[in-house]
Amino acid sequence: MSSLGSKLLVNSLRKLSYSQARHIHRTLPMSTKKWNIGKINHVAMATPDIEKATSLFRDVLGAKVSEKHPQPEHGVYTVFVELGDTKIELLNPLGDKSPIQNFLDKNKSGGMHHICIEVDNIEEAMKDLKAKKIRLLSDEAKIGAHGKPVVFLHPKDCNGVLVELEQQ
Ligand SMILES: C[C@@H](C(=O)O)C(=O)SCCNC(=O)CCNC(=O)[C@H](O)C(C)(C)COP(=O)(O)OP(=O)(O)OC[C@H]1O[C@@H](n2cnc3c(N)ncnc32)[C@H](O)[C@@H]1OP(=O)(O)O
Ligand SMILES: [Co+2]
Repeated sequence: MSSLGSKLLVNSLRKLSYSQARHIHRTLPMSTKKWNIGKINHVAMATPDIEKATSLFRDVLGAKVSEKHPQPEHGVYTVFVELGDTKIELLNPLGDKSPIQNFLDKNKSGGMHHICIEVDNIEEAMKDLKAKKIRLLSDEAKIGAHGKPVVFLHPKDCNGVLVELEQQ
């Protein structure tokens, strides 16, 4: 900011001393940050045969896997593969309006479908990203596979990768 701009801002904080106003001006961007991005929670793979995909991770690669769970709110079945402090989510369509059906029609053997990143305040993240013209794929967060709110970001706004945010 130019020195004139700084002076105008500082003048607008009339009730404060000059040095107090300058301090607030400098620290403002830090104190207004309302959400933070965290670690990768899971990487998801869409698969046409979830039993076969589960068997690969459990029987061939020796990983611990969950049961298959229906997620009717999301139009998918999920199996989670436990990998230390992260996970792979295996997805298979549930119902005739599954959001992964087009993807599987285009990728017959399945493929990497999305990454899920943890955030500490999903409501603030959604407001902020909307204002920054990142398309959210639902107006409100839904409860995800871990019982926590999740929202998806359009792959065309995220370097071609579908991104899920999960509240921690
Ligand atoms: C249980 C929960 C949890 O973990 O808690 C979950 O994960 S549920 C996981 C399942 N739920 C979701 O995925 C919900 C969010 N997803 C959606 O709303 C949808 O899948 C969309 C991402 C909007 C895609 O929808 P749809 O395939 O019908 O549209 P479309 O074929 O017109 O695709 C639009 C463009 O995006 C591309 N596209 C589609 N899916 C993509 C993906 N997974 N990764 C990267 N690009 C993708 C298409 O190739 C196309 O690009 P071109 O135009 O260049 O060809
Ligand atoms: Co997911």
